[in-house]
Amino acid sequence: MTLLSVENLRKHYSSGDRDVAAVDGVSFSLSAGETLGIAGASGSGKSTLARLILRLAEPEAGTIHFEGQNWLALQGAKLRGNRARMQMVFQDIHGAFHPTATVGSVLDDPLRIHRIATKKDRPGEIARLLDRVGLAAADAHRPVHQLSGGQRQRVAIARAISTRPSLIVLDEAVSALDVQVRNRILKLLVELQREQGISYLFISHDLAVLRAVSHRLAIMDTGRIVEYGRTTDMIDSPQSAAGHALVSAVPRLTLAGRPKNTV
Ligand SMILES: Nc1ncnc2c1ncn2[C@@H]1O[C@H](COP(=O)(O)OP(=O)(O)OP(=O)(O)O)[C@@H](O)[C@H]1O
Repeated sequence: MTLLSVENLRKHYSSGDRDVAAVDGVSFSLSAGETLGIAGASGSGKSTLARLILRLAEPEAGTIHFEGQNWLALQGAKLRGNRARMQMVFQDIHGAFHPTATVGSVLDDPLRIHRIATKKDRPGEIARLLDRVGLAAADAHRPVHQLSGGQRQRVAIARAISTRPSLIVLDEAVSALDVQVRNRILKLLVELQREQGISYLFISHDLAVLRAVSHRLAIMDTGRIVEYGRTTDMIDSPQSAAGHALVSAVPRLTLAGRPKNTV
């Protein structure tokens, strides 16, 4: 079943006399329970594409259908209500959470705003979410800024799954983590996908990460998708110059012997 379908999406930015086609006619689809990796060099348009799909920026042209709805036509309360179905996890920058926020408050907000649990039930639901992402119920009282980078990404994942979304957009979600922590987070994401059938749009410049989690892969170059297909096929035999450059940037040993979805 197609969950997300993007057709001919375009977004230009102008600054001074410079006009950048950040996303330049992008089309793809994503099935329920599937992970589509989006790879590409810096500036190729990956984050802009994520922002368009999340409705954090508006495209000049193109269509997005999500869960059978004309996603770009949703406005106001209808859009806010539907946002629960599409969540995000971004790179851990220290500003991602309010400086004084506790783990509990970060998780309480979406449960309250999207009316997932009553006031009485929310502490129990927060404890359940923390347990699911490998944190302790007592961590609810800790300020987020006291956590390690890996723990903060676990909180971000708990927040993302709290509204029971069908799609999570991850933009460089594990890029700031060291390899061992990164692999544990990827394992958690794969487990959650198997349990809950969530689809992921997984943006990364790192093909080793995408090989571990993506069923299919799209490679972006100057705002366009220049390759699109099964992850293993594309990594084994890239067809585009951008694909070749990404594959040759990853040491062979990093890729060898790590089958898909088994991190
Ligand atoms: N708000 C903006 N104003 C002007 N130009 C922008 C803006 N956002 C992005 N761009 C430009 O659009 C292009 C695509 O940027 P984008 O951040 O989407 O690429 P990216 O592939 O995510 O890069 P990175 O991996 O470095 O994050 C770049 O040339 C960038 O300079």
